[in-house]
Amino acid sequence: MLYQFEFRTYQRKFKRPLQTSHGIWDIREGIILRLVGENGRIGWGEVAPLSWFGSETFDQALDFCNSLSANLSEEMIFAISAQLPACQFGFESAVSNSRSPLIKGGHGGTAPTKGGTRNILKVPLTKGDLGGSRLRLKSTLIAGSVLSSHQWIQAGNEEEKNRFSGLLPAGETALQALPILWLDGYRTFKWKIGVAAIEEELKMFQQLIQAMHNLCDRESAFLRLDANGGLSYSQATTWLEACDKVKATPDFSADIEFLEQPLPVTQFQEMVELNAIYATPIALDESAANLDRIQECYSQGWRGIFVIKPAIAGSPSQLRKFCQTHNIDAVFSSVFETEIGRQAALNLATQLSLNKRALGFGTDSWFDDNHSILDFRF
Ligand SMILES: O=C(O)CCC(=O)c1ccccc1C(=O)O
Ligand SMILES: [Mg+2]
Repeated sequence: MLYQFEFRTYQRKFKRPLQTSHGIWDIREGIILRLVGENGRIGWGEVAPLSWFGSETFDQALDFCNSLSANLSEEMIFAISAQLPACQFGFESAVSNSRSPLIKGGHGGTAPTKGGTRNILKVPLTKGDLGGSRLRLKSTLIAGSVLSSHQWIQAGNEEEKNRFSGLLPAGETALQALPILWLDGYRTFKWKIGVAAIEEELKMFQQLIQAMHNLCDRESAFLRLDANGGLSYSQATTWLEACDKVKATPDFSADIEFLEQPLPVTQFQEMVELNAIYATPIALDESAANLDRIQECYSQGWRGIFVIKPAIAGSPSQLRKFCQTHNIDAVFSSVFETEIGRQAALNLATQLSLNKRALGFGTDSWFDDNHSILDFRF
């Protein structure tokens, strides 16, 4: 199959910058891909690199897109180098969503018309009246039914949020965000640590889990801590002791699900050790940034939790093969991609999630542009 290829870049400003121990991030940049097959079917894809995390840079991805001709073969797409994992994801998912049947009437299904009429990729993502499910259905049309839409129509908004982990802002602001995300239906939350002084963060941590406990009514809630590799070994043990204490408190409704990437990628063995010592599990994230790294961790004996960010993990077909061969404990997670990449990532996550862990896609509240950046003309 040959595809006509076009792309557009986008920039999206966070409502408030994302603070991690890597620094401050305030604009998400990415590339939207459009492939048109010989049968006229359109496949949308998204390249959303995260270079501080271990993927190619946005400029490398853009150079790659610029280096391609307007006609691409499937062989070329499946041969994209593992040095460009976000590109592998974007192009391969565009191919697969051009293959799946399109729902009638969807904007994404419009075949290119002769005489130069342009297709508009317009994702009508307005919050409020539309509600989460319909919104998702609409964007499903555009992305070419990468998700089985009926599944999403049936799921109510709250029920749906329950499947996701809500990302809290770092620092004290988390305490204000918690009840809002709770009302949205979230019951698993993630909080960034390793940003401020550990003594302060430990105090806020106690307030946060107490607030979670107070919100709970005979149900339980989970907290994930994400250090983004920013702790020292001794700080990590301090955190794990604090987490274990919470886990061991009888009748306390807030539980700690895991501590994500406490140490830098170079300290793999130390994380294996910590995972064995404490009751609170460690999840590898930066250490598992792409399929090569995931395989390396696995072959070095990691059988704990892997955080997988499909949009930067590399080839979805190879990732699928790996996950289906090895029963890994995976938590899928977003990299703030738009609806285009998100649906391809969620599609993969839904296929490959063997556990009951919440998906790390509770990132809705981080932008307030209603996806207007996707009003591209192609
Ligand atoms: O995983 C989640 O729940 C949300 C996504 C998230 O935290 C994240 C998003 C972009 C870049 C890095 C990270 C991270 O997990 O470290
Ligand atoms: Mg992380």
